[in-house]
Amino acid sequence: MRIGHGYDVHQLVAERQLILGGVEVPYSLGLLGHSDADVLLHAICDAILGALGQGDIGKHFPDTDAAYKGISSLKLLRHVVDLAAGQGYTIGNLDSTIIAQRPKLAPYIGEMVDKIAVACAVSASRINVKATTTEELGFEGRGEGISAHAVVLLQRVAED
Ligand SMILES: Nc1ccn([C@@H]2O[C@H](COP(=O)(O)O)[C@@H](O)[C@H]2O)c(=O)n1
Ligand SMILES: C[C@@]1(CO)OP(=O)(O)OP(=O)(O)OC[C@H]1O
Repeated sequence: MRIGHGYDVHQLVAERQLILGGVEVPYSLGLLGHSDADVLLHAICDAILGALGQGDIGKHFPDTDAAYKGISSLKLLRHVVDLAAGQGYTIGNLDSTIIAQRPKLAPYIGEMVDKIAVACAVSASRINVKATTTEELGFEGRGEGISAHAVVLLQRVAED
């Protein structure tokens, strides 16, 4: 088994869609980035890459490469999951937290779990997504950005 952790932050700006966990969340602001800026999926990609000892998302998908401009981060996640499968690993379980003062994310969490499970080719029972505010403290609390943490346990494909 191998464990990995990921963390990412993106700025909230006008005239961008808010995509979290592969789900378009209705909101007046969206996250700024070279890709779709899905901060949750980026943290998950980094957790998987970390568990594999394969660096980070910026190494695999440089933000200087036009191929990744506006790309759905679900595609990046599938690529990372394929990398893990190539090394004989699948997701044992994955836990994550989105830190956002607004909008209310609870209604969208189930859909995020389902999208992540499909991208990871595992049962949704192996995936957990949480959301928290910071009680209006810090950059997330002021609504300037959203951050996310993820931890993942990879297991050998044949293991229980
Ligand atoms: N953007 C968010 C943040 C939180 N939630 C849900 O509210 C619960 C309470 O949040 P606290 O920060 O006050 O602990 C949290 O457990 C989430 O279920 C949310 O839906 N969207
Ligand atoms: C995902 C990539 C690649 O398009 O771009 P961003 O959406 O800017 O995301 P970030 O978390 O800053 O880093 C990884 C990037 O290389």
